[in-house]
Amino acid sequence: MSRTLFRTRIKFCGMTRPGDVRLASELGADAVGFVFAEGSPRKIHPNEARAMRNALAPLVDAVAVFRDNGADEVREVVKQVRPSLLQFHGDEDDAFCRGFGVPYIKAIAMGDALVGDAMALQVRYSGAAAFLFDSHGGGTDGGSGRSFDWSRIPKGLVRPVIVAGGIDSGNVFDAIVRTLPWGVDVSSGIEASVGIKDGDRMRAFVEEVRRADCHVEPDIDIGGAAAARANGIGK
Ligand SMILES: O=C(O)c1ccccc1N[C@@H]1O[C@H](COP(=O)(O)O)[C@@H](O)[C@H]1O
Repeated sequence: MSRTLFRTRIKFCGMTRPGDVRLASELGADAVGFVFAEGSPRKIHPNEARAMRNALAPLVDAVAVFRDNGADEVREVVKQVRPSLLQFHGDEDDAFCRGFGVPYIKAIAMGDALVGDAMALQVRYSGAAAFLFDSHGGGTDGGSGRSFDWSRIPKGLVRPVIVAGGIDSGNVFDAIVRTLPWGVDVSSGIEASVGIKDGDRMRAFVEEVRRADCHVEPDIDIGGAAAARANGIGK
């Protein structure tokens, strides 16, 4: 499939330092994520997130990431940080996710045996702005650095698909050419240590995404007779 004029969106998640946020913006990330999920080693206070949000360049989204946080906590983050998107990784239902007046991304746990098909997901989360497929199982955190079998992503989703989980500069090219997602999301794969982003890894990641966007899958050579059939010749 030709990828001409297509640009895979990039989200760098789990930001804990304003300098990393600035560099992410300069390298061309489309979004950065701030984690508020209980138990995550990347969890930050809304005050810290607000400071980093202020370091964000224009035209870069701020995403607030939750996993089964209470409504009051989500409201407090929305008030203080003014994220442009919310990302929910837990058992939150559609009514909860859409209750804050901010578009939301629903993370789907690909570690769970039953994920559901495209139709089931779109009915269950009818208000979702996008679906993010991550390797975690229900009840466990994202940000694990583990990947999953990308062929399990349900086909036929109308909403944008974001691929996450164990992606880094070494496999993001394959992730993109195999799944043709709207975007990719990475946390561990651009870190020097947990929560501390690494400039070289961020840069290498962006370069690989750009390489994938320029990649044109060669047409499959189906041979003379088959090609003639496909073109409607020689019937
Ligand atoms: O990053 C975290 O600590 C985190 C905690 C709780 C929920 C989600 C979290 N991050 C998200 O996890 C995925 C994949 O991360 P990784 O690249 O495998 O480390 C990504 O969507 C982050 O947004």
